[in-house]
Formats: sequence, C-alpha cells, structure tokens
Amino acid sequence: MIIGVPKEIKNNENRVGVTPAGVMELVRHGHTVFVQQSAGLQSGFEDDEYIGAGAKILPTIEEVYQTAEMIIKVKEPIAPEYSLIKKDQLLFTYFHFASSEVLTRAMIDSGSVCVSYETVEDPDRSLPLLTPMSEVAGRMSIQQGAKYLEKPLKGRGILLGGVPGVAPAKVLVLGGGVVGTQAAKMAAGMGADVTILDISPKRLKYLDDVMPANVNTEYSNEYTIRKHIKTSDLIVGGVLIPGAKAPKLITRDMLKEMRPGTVLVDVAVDQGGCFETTKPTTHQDPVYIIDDVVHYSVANMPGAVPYTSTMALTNVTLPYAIQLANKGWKKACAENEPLKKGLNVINGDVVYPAISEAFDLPLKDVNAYTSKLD
Ligand SMILES: NC(=O)C1=CN([C@@H]2O[C@H](COP(=O)(O)OP(=O)(O)OC[C@H]3O[C@@H](n4cnc5c(N)ncnc54)[C@H](O)[C@@H]3O)[C@@H](O)[C@H]2O)C=CC1
Ligand SMILES: CC(=O)C(=O)O
Ligand SMILES: [Mg+2]
Repeated sequence: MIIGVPKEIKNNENRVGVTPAGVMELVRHGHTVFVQQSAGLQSGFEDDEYIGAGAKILPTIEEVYQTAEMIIKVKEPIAPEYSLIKKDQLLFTYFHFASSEVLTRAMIDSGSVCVSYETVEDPDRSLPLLTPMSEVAGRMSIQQGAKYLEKPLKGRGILLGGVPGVAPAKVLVLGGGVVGTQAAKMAAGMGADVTILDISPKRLKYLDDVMPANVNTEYSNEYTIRKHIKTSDLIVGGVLIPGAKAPKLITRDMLKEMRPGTVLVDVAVDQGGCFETTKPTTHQDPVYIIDDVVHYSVANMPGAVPYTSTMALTNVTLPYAIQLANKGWKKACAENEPLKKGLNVINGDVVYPAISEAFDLPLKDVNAYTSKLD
C-alpha cells in the first residue's frame, strides 16, 4: 500500500504520525511510505533519518495527500486539509467527531474512510490508542494547573504542596480513568489534597486501593461536585463516554460558587469539554477567564511535549497501521473487533452510533461494509 505521512498543521502540533522506526517496519512489510519534508523535525526526527529507514520525502502536503492510499497522522484534519482528502482514501488518526459537526460533515462529503484512534476499543472497554496520550495529558494537567495557579498568571496564588505549617492546595479530578489517574498521581506526588470523582464503583474501588493517603475518592453527582468546587483550587476534567460528547458536569452558574483564581483544566475538551464554559484553546493562547475562574482547554496537550508523545503514540498505533496496510481496511477490521470499533465514517456513511446521535445523522451498520470482502 502507498502510505502518506503529512506534517501536522494544527497550532503547535509538534507530533508526527509515524517515526523512522515505524517507517522501517512498514517498508519491511512491502509498503511504500511518503513522508512530508520536515514532518518529524519537531519530534526530533530529521528527513535523513526517514530516508535511511526507507521513506521517500515529498516537499508539500498536497503531494502527500495526492499520492497516498492511506494517510497516517496525529490530529483530526483541519479546514485547509479538507479539500486534499480523496474519495476512498483511508485516514488513520484522532478525529473526535462528536465535538465537531463541521469536521463530521467534511469527512462525510470527502467519501474517505475514517478510522479514529480514540474509538478503537478492547473487549475490557479500554481504549488502547487513546491511553498513552491520556497519560501524557493527565500528567500535564497538573503541571499546567500548578503554573496557572500562580498569581502573575491570574491564579489564586497557591502552591500545590503548601509548605510546613501551611495547608496544601485542593485538587478535584472529575473522572478517574486514565487522565484522572495520572493527574491524581502527579498532584498527590506534589503534596496536594486530592479528590477523584467517578461514576464507576469498580473504578473507585481500584483507585482507593492504589492511590496514596492524600487522595480520596467519591461518587460523582451534582451534589458532590457542588460541594467540592467551593473549596477546590484546581479542577481537572477527565470524563469520557467513548465517541460521544462529554457530559457538562460544571455548569456556568457553578463558576460563581468558586473562589477567584480557581483554575479549571478541561482535558476532555477534545470531546466537547465537561465544563459548560469550555471552548477549545491553543498552546499559543491557552487560557481565558470567566467570572474570575481561569480556564485552560488546549485540545492537543501532548503536542507540546512531542519527544515523549510521538514515541508513546506510535508505539501503540503501528501494529494497527500494519494490519490496515497489509490487509486493507475491510479485511483488517473484519478480523479485528477492536479495530472495527475505530471505523467512524465510511464513504459518506456514519457507522459509529455516538456520532450519529450527536448530530442526528443516519447510522449505517458497520458490518454491511466489513462482512462484504472484495
Ligand atoms: N486535551 C487533550 O490534549 C487530550 C484529551 N484527552 C481526552 O481526555 C478525556 C478522558 O480520557 P481518558 O481518561 O482516556 O478516558 P477514560 O475512559 O480512561 O476515563 C473516563 C472516566 O470518566 C468516567 N466518567 C464518565 N462519566 C462520568 C461522570 N458523570 N462523572 C465522573 N466520571 C465520569 C468514567 O467512568 C471513566 O472512568 C477524553 O475525552 C480524551 O479524549 C486525552 C488525551 C489528550
Ligand atoms: C487525544 C488527543 O486529543 C491528543 O492526543 O491530542
Ligand atoms: Mg467567583
């Protein structure tokens, strides 16, 4: 198969879809890989390293999309990329469709086949291609939160760990999945007083067993959220209903209950955000303030630490990319149930229920495609 790896063009998106090691594996399986010039530079990979691994370099993004049967990238295509996508082209990347009707309709209109990293789902309901980036973003949420709590950056001016004789900051984590667990671990390590809320009793039990003594767990509901926000200094949003719009757990009126300088980090922004006042921001301009509450809602947090993130992402995506390239998407998905869950849009049809629900679009049975092998 002819594979294309474009350079990411989203603001401060410094990751790349395939590393030179990944190129070498794909080439070894008999595929041809075209990498856009300087696509890996921000992640520490020079063009020469890709050439050494067997890639061919193309100077422009247009040529990459024009040449490739399958595109492997990191973030969802943004407006300037829409017209580059060809009918029947296979796109393997994050899409987060439920947060953008414009993107959903653009991919429907393109006639392409969209396999979303974030909805590939193992039988235990874990999301293997989202997990490493959630680990990065969860850890980063505390780093960013601690920074924006500083007074010159308009935060409350409190140190997460406090000092001897002065109480630490309170950190509230909504959702105890991958993001929430990593956030809680980091905040606890810095000495904060941490509370994790989740709706899964099984998850709460697990967290209670593994977390240190300065982390408490509570069942998530509006009552508990309203109680905690009054005294929390940093609130991290990490809830997820796979493929769907995030539930709005903190509503606009609740901001008035918070103390001035409270910091909200909405990691769930890529699925629409779990705070009503969330709107996506960029690494260039990451925060805004409403009712004296600082909002941080960067939709591609791992893009700021590409040395860590590109390796972590491609470690997990490559085995699936190889299957897609070796067998073609129909056979690969027919033979691999977790990968089949990644199919979101096929040749103009939405095949993932939560996306059809989000925008009231007709849903086509994915098996209508994968059971008919050419
Ligand atoms: N902004 C960014 O750069 C990044 C964003 N993300 C996003 O972070 C979000 C979380 O991802 P993961 O932690 O991997 O998901 P996950 O599936 O591991 O965890 C989600 C947790 O939310 C819980 N939950 C669901 N409804 C809830 C409610 N009403 N109250 C409390 N908890 C609730 C679930 O029980 C689950 O434990 C996703 O939207 C993901 O796309 C992930 C990586 C980077
Ligand atoms: C998951 C996601 O949105 C990211 O890694 O940017
Ligand atoms: Mg207020």
